[in-house]
Amino acid sequence: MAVKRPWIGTSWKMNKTRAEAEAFARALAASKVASTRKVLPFVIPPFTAIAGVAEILSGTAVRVGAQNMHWAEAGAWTGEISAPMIKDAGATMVELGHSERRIHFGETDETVALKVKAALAHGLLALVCVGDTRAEFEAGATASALARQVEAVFSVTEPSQLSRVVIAYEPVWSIGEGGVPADPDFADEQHALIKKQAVARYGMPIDVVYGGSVNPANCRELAARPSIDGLFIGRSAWDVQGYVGIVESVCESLPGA
Ligand SMILES: O=C(COP(=O)(O)O)[C@@H](O)CO
Repeated sequence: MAVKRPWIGTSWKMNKTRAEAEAFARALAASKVASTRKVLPFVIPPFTAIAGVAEILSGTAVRVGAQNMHWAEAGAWTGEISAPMIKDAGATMVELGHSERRIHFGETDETVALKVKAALAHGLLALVCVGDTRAEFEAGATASALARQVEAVFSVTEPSQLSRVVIAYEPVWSIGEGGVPADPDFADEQHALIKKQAVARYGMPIDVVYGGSVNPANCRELAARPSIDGLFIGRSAWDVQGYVGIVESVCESLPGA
């Protein structure tokens, strides 16, 4: 049976100048991660650094993505970036629906769905973030909150497109400074429910990665859970040694490593 290769990626959020981003990319290109066949590595720079990072990582195993996009092809959308622009810069994937965009920039399930539809129409891989707030978690409403957000994604995803959608379960209460990483078993349960939702609609599961205070101490335990298909890392992977270290640690823990 084919051994699944976990996704392991990082978004740099609003960090790194072009020079810093390209230095990270050059160091990554010189590492074993650049030629790995054990995991599916990806980095998501700020818009300003995508082209330079994508050029440096071209021909390696590392995918490059964008942190957001608009759903329109073009037009009077000041400050926005379109799918064609993202592809032109060299990205092959786009992160959508991050809780920081839902909280601070008015992103909704409806706008996320518009963006997913546009990303898939342009052949991009859509990494769609879903998560429960602390209030939903404490009320025991995690599953229903995730089901609602995932349904918005599935409502615009054709069966033939499902392989180009990856869900990132990111508890809002786990992300960033002060975030508490989810218990691996709890996260695994949520991932399994999302997979069950996909099977009910499409007859097949979907990849679901975990994000929210992933670090060198918890990466193996999280990656080892059966329904966790990878890790989506922020702070612990913002320096290249941190990112490479987590990838290598997870690789060493994979079956048959
Ligand atoms: O936000 C994310 C996780 O950030 P951490 O700093 O690891 O908590 C995820 O989307 C990767 O950016």
